[in-house]
Amino acid sequence: MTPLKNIRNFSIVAHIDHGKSTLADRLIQMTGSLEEREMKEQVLDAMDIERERGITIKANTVRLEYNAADGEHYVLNLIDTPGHVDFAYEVSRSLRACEGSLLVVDASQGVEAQTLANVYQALDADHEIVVVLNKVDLPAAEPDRIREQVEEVIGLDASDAVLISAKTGLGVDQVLEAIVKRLPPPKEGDAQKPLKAMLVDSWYDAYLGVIVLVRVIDGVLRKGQQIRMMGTDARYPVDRVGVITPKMVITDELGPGEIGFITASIKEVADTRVGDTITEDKRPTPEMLPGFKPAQPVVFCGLFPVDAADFEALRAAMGRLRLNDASFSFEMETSAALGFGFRCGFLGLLHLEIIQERLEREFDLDLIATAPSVVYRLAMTDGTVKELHNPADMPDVVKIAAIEEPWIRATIMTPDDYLGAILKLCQERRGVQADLSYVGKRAMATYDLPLNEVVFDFYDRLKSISKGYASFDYQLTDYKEGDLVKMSILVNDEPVDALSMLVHRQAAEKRGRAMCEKLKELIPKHMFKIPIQAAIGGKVIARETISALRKDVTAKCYGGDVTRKRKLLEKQKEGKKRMRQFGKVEIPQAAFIEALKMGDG
Ligand SMILES: Nc1nc2c(ncn2[C@@H]2O[C@H](COP(=O)(O)OP(=O)(O)OP(=O)(O)O)[C@@H](O)[C@H]2O)c(=O)[nH]1
Repeated sequence: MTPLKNIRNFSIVAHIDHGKSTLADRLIQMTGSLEEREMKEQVLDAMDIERERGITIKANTVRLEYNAADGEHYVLNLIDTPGHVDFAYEVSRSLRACEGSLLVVDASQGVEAQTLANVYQALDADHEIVVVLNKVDLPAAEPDRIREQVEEVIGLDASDAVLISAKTGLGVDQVLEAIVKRLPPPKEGDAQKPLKAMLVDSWYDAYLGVIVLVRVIDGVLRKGQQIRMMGTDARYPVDRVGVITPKMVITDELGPGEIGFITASIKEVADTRVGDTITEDKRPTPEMLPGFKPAQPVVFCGLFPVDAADFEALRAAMGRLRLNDASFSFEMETSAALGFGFRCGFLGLLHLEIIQERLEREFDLDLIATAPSVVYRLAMTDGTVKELHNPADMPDVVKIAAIEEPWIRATIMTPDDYLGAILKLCQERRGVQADLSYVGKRAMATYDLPLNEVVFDFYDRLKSISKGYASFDYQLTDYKEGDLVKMSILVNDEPVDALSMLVHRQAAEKRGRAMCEKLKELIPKHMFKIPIQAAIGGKVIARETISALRKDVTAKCYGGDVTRKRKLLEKQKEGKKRMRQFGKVEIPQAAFIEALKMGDG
């Protein structure tokens, strides 16, 4: 067991692309030679490429062995935090497993929206912070200016910031010294007390099952112990205890202050909750760690296979993804327009995009996603409160007293040139400005926005308006009552459930009109006239008509050329596969996809 004073547990916080992974790799590389000499324990069976990849994706958490300039030997545990805003809750949990952070800022870019969001979380977790200015090898690097910026904007003392190039390795040795000298060891920890450990992370491994990353606070974790997860009240015998170096190495035990992994025949990641307290079943700790709550999905959408025959494959693929991501949820849904599919819940928009992309790329599925919807709270006239995940399930309006929607606080940083257009975008999306200031040459706008307005391509629009230079971060704040209505789309007088959505009353007409216009372009002509309408309740607010097709496609073949006629019919049939029969109307898949990408610009 390593004495507390020789342990440092830390994480790296940074804006995306500022060099977090490159620095982590350097730290592993620079301390690696030592690890091979000193680690006598048994390394788990040879890993195949997939497993190695799985580990680097999920657990950039690693134990480094370091001989410092003061002659002492230290164990440094680097805990990875998910880099994305959607995973803010998980970030805050993993930060609580350590005492300090390296704040990495790109010396050519400066402070960005996620730099701020992440460093505030680290400060919330009472972290000591070492400022690291990276990429000083770049000609555009301005470490002095960025140092001042960090002091001004974040209020951290950056006079002793470490200047490095994670790419060339320059200055990285100073980072190791700073970790040992400037970050504190774990505060508490008593090996004699009952076991108290925090569940930091978990992931599924095809060979070992669920692997749980833990931070021991008190007591000792050993193989063979019967442990209890206090949040879920589940009990498991511990099969293996070990550390990640980044190979998985079996050890005898984990003592106070240490970070490592256990396996315990846990079947699903869903059985483990990040932030839960792990204790010994026969001698439990009286104190559970504070603030345990499972991450709640905030954005929902329907995912449907383009080819109905892929339904089972989609179910299996989602099951596989869920093994490793308990925050992603799905249940079966049927839509008159899209057939069988799933209603899925996500932590945020990017989480949705990641999952959709993985399903399409890794599992080779073609999917249609319905309009993303946030979770609305419906105050019913009978006094009950209902959650609404799918606009198609909206109860009769006369039974609803009020609709509440979630709001976010967004921080946007942008070069001055794009500020005007960005403010206009926020304004159009019902944003309320909370603050506007400058960080060097960059403007920082803080807005309160309804999440409902952000799920419709806000991020894409922000990126395109600012040519990719704006950065964005948000957190959920609270629910507020909104003047919201359900807008239905009717094609040939039949409502198309997959296209219905909740919108703000004032935006309804504009959205409805845009949607009808788009569908008019996208739905091919039929033998009859097709009205397309947007309606609120029984009231039509927008309307377009697709005129009737006059000629039969085969008419021009004059009955003579049989092969040509057959070819045409075959072509038509092929086209049909990508259509959905809707009443008497066939709607092509592309129409759904395009209509749902409802830009208003
Ligand atoms: N010139 C230079 N490039 C660097 C340096 N450190 C990182 N980079 C480059 O910057 C890019 C982003 O680095 P990453 O380490 O992937 O950044 P990250 O913060 O981990 O980004 P995500 O993993 O996407 O969150 C890569 O192309 C790196 O090669 C550096 O010191 N100098």
